[in-house]
Amino acid sequence: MKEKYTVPLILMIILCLSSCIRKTHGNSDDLQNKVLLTLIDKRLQVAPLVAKSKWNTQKPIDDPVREKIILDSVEVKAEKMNIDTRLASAFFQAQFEAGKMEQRRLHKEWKSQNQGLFDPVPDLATEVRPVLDNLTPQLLIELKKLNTQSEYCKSLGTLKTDARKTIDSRFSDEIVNVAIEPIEKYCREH
Ligand SMILES: C=C(O[C@@H]1C=C(C(=O)O)C=C[C@H]1O)C(=O)O
Repeated sequence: MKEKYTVPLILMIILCLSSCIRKTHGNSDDLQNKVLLTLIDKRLQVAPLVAKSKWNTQKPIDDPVREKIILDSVEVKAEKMNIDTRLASAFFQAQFEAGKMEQRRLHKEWKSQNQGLFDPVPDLATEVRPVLDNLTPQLLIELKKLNTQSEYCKSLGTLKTDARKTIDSRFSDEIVNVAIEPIEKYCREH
């Protein structure tokens, strides 16, 4: 290779590499909340299945008994894990509400379309709820990382946009805001 090309070539390689490094860093800086938001999304993804199951069985969307069972166990686990129990409780209540908002939206849509029974639909108790229950300990692990010094609270400024990037666009902004509100509140107040 001619010598006159060596310096520009090396410069180009350095420029490319530095741009790649900046890109990788940029992405991780943008999405400090990625794990928590991905878990919130995974939980929301279960809502249509719950809605279908309840549509078929004509069960009410709200199940306060089930919610209390989850909240009681979350509080016990949070205490053992040294997580602020008020944060854990508010966070899970918000996830219930966000999921129910999607269920209500779907039931309204199906009603207007005269939707018949869905076939096949997974069983709520034995197939759908276990998926939600599996996510609970994973969400608690992420909540444990939430403190004023955490990357989560540091990226509070981009939480909403990060949430919109990570959580499926089928879920409305209103639903996303409900789901992330306890995190915003906790970081703002601590
Ligand atoms: C998901 C369900 O619907 C609602 C939402 C819940 C949740 O998000 O965990 C729990 C109970 C219900 O109020 C369900 O009944 O399992």
